[in-house]
Amino acid sequence: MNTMNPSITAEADRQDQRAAIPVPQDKPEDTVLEEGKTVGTPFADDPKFKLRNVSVSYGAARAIKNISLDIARNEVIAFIGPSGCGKSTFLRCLNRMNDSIDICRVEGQLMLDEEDIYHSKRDVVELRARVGMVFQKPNPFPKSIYDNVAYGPRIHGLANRKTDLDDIVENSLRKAGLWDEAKDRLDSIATGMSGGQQQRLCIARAIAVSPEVILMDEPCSALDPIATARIEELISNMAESYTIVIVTHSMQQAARVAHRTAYFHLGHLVEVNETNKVFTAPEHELTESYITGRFG
Ligand SMILES: Nc1ncnc2c1ncn2[C@@H]1O[C@H](COP(=O)(O)OP(=O)(O)OP(=O)(O)O)[C@@H](O)[C@H]1O
Repeated sequence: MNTMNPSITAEADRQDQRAAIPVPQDKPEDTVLEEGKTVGTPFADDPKFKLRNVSVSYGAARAIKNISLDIARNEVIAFIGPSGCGKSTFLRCLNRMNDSIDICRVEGQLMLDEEDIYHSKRDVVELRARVGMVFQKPNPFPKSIYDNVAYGPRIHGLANRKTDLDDIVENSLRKAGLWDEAKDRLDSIATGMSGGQQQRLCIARAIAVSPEVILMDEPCSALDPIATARIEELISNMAESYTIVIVTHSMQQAARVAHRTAYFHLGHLVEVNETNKVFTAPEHELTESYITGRFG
């Protein structure tokens, strides 16, 4: 006869059952992340961007949680991480593309060449000429190839004579690796080009106003592998003249083009390191889980 107190045996049973349920290991949501704590090398000497304690909210929801990061001059830095971790939100802070979203609130210090990006007197049009952007989907204007590239220089008054404008258009198309394909059809409608050509045209359009920085939000996600390879080659060449920040879902792409890679997770900046280190010897367990495909 079992003389043990029934409530004790019931509790023991419950404990046995709990012991039998496998406890998930490496479940990323269970990892406690400390706000503002980033491992690796998030800071640089003489940075182009100095970003400190940046938080971004959409209404009550915080999308970026107290991130501090430097972006060095003429570096290519890749932002990677699972969908919804805040990569695009953080990228868009760098030229105030979030301004048009009413519920979006940006806090912290964001400096470009030691000037406050969010200063109330900041000229946002001038900021976006200095910090250009290339989007996921090529978005040329429904105008000629020439007028797409000439658009920015015209509104910023960068060319007084037609020959000056012609030079800017040619140089920008050359830098974007599109001159040979476009030179005999400059008056043709830009939307008639292939997707890869359209994206290089968007890069030429950004280059035409002499930016210092180019932000790229998944610039190859709508392109085939050959068009992607051309954009990646372009990014590597452009790093001599520009600072480039690229959001990408492709770890191979980050590995191919970026000097440093920043890993985002649930609005936190978990790790920033030399790209090679991120992909071969990540410091943080979450980075390792992501790059080994355990989630994402
Ligand atoms: N305009 C918006 N209004 C409200 N919430 C938004 C808005 N844009 C983004 N968010 C939210 O902010 C969080 C971060 O989104 P964000 O697009 O920056 O992430 P992401 O890492 O770039 O994602 P993905 O890789 O899927 O593009 C998500 O929870 C998203 O739903």
